[in-house]
Amino acid sequence: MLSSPPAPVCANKYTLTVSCNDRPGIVYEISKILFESSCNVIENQQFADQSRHRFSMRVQFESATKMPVDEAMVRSKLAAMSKGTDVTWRLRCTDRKPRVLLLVSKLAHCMNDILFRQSIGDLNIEIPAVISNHPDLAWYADNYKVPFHHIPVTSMTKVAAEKQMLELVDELDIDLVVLARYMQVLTPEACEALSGRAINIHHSMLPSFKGARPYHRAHDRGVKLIGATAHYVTSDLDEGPIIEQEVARIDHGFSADDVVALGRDTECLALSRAIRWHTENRVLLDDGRTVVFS
Ligand SMILES: Nc1nc2c(c(=O)[nH]1)N[C@@H](CN(C=O)c1ccc(C(=O)N[C@@H](CCC(=O)O)C(=O)O)cc1)CN2
Repeated sequence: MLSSPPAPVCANKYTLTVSCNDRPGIVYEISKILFESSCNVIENQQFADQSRHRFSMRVQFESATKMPVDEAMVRSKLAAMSKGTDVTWRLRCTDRKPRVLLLVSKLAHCMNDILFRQSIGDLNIEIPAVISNHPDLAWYADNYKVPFHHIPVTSMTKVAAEKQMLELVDELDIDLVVLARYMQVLTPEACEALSGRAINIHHSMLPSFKGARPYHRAHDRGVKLIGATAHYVTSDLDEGPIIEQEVARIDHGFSADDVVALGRDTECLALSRAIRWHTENRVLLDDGRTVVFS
């Protein structure tokens, strides 16, 4: 009988994220497990939300000896500690670069910014593919030698188009889907399949100016600050948990086009930071909100 290949040894570092109801001793219990497993903590951040009595923690650690971390031992000790409790934890080896799929439509600025940041190593990710419901941006993907998939979407083909996208997510072993100004609303089924691993950039400071043409509506309203919001995608349009926001000041002298132009910069900054923090396991989702250990 073919036995499954041995799990690859994690030569690098691990990140452990923990969420639970707040109580004394959680930090001690986690540190004890890592110490007893011959691990050395490199970075540790925790937050106790006293209003909601919730605790969140992110620990980055490596082996304290020349031997690799005994991942199985760490996992069994964490499982024993959390058994019968409300503690949820995720342990991830950081050897493997997170694989990010970009979804785009006709606006190139966010896609181009992410492709550039990946090409210079500013984002420690891989981008195996770009999907678009229009052919227009193929040039940008070709420029970075990233495969471009044109999957048109109409009301009749939406389900089939999404099925094709989700098949690519599995085939390409995608960790994160980024909607980089992708102008199609994902169905609840797609949102469920991508829960916690799909990030959208909305071109306003949510919750203000949800929906279409936010910059023009903000300009008409005479706001003095505009911005963008990177959030996890849920079936509630523009309502997903917020990961990062960026703002910029405007004044009466800005035309609507000036606002759109300045807005592009805020979108690229908010989205690239959200991608960095998510792919470095720095974002903990907790009851519709995020704790970000940036
Ligand atoms: N399930 C979700 N899907 C998407 C979200 C989301 O929050 N949840 N965000 C959007 C991005 N977006 C705003 O940020 C947005 C994009 C498109 C539309 C929209 O009404 N699209 C029309 C089609 C428009 C067209 O073909 O150009 C539609 O889908 O019928 C609203 C908001 C990405 N997806």
